[in-house]
Amino acid sequence: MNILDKIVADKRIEVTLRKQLIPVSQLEQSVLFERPTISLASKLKNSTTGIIAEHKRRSPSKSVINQNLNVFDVAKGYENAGVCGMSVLTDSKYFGGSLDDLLIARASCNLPLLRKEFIIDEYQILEAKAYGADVILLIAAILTKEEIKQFSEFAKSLNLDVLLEVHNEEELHKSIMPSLDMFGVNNRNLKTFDVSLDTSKTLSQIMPNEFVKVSESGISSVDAIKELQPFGYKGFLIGENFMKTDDAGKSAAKFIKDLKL
Ligand SMILES: O=C(O)c1ccccc1NCC(=O)[C@H](O)[C@H](O)COP(=O)(O)O
Repeated sequence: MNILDKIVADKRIEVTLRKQLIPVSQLEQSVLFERPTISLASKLKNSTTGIIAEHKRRSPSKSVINQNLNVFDVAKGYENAGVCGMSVLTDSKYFGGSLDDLLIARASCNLPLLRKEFIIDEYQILEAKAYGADVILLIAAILTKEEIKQFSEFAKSLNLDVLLEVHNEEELHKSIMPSLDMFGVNNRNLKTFDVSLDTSKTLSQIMPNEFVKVSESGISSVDAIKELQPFGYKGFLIGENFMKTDDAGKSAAKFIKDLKL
């Protein structure tokens, strides 16, 4: 079984339990449910830097990245650094995150927030909205075309932006539909964990221009961004490079300053 299959198998059990603990009616009563959302896609379109900075404690590829930072400071730091949006990993077992992280990030900044999760059920989209997200991630590798359509249309009905993630051409072809805002190309091969910016470069050629293009994973230098921009990328999702430092916000601020030079 590969890592994505394992994560999804665990996620199905987790979501079944969560649904029993917190019914949909309770999620819909969250004060955040009525909050006007902020569009990450619009911010990226109008930005020259396009950084989406992630809160990531650990991962299957690196195990521990940093357990010492607190999400409140990280969110404030990213906002002060001038990032376009923040990604918050909410999976607990593999990434050490939680929905409380999302809630704390929401309370501490006004950035568009991406719920970074393995979404396999509409219930998780309602959770995203109830805990203050503006954007959801859908991963083509774990969803059918029908599920991508159903979940993206449901997210749009809640005024959430949709970032659809692909790893290869086949996933890209099956996913093209009007209910998406952004296409993300993940540079990390989830079987070997190798990262290569060539994945973003190759897939950019066949990606329709009406979607905002985001390059994800393995970005650790300003040069990498300068290399990807000519391929039409407007967004760059960066986790480990900031989170491995003592001050993720400060690290993001220096990165953005260098990028603007
Ligand atoms: O990061 C992993 O090891 C990983 C493994 C399996 C599924 C997903 C994984 N990462 C999720 C992400 O998309 C990244 O956290 C995100 O793109 C940031 O990547 P990085 O800048 O390399 O931390």
